[in-house]
Amino acid sequence: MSPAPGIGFSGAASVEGTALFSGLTLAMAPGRWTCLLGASGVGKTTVLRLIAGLAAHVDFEGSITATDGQPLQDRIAYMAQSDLLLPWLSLPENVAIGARLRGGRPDLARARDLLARVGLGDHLDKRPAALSGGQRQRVALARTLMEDRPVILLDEPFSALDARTRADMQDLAATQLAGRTVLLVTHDPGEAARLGEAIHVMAPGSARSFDVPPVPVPRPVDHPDTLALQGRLHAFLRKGAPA
Ligand SMILES: Nc1ncnc2c1ncn2[C@@H]1O[C@H](COP(=O)(O)OP(=O)(O)OP(=O)(O)O)[C@@H](O)[C@H]1O
Repeated sequence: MSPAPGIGFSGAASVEGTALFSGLTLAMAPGRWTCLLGASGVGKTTVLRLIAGLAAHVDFEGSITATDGQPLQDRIAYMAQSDLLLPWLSLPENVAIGARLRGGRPDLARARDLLARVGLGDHLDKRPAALSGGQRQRVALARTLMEDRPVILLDEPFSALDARTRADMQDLAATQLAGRTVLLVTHDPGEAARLGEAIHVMAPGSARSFDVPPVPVPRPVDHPDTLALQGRLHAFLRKGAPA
């Protein structure tokens, strides 16, 4: 894998003539986890999709650049909010779908190993329809990890998981994605406090950054610094981010 670049994002976006955000500037440091929070509908997914090059419906004026000056295309793995599993494929085939779509040979042994790591080793012969929502989300996480890219975009990847599985999957993702540039969209202040090496709360005209404690990620759920940051984020989100 090539070294993970940082990403600079700056600009304004509108959809069907309606302004979404303007003057938004975000810097994602290379090899670090950046968390993006903000009210529903403020445009977090749109930012992810713009970086991934998947926002044909958005009018965007601005720049999205990698710090190494190279194109971002082909260096990104994107996990969308919906799992996008193909119902006619087995779980390993779904996890390895990227190689198949590129005309390559799927590494099904690695796909099975990743499925075991996300706790689905006993479900390998099932089709997606036979899984719960949280299990499907873990298949999508395994598919994202399978891609082995330097830049990872995660849109609420743990939202369907129970508290214990969520903490386990956060730990797994932090280990598996060490050294990658990760942009994580989440509604969960506790998740951002555990995983964020930079944390931004997005509002229509701005992004407010929060200082993070010097505790390595994933921070323990019950570490006093994690809890204090979670509390600060929660209070800020409840008050409402200023425009
Ligand atoms: N394909 C589309 N066509 C038209 N409008 C869209 C489209 N996708 C998103 N929007 C609009 O863009 C705005 C921002 O959507 P986006 O999904 O980026 O928000 P978000 O902050 O990620 O929200 P949430 O937290 O609820 O996922 C919303 O008002 C939404 O209705």
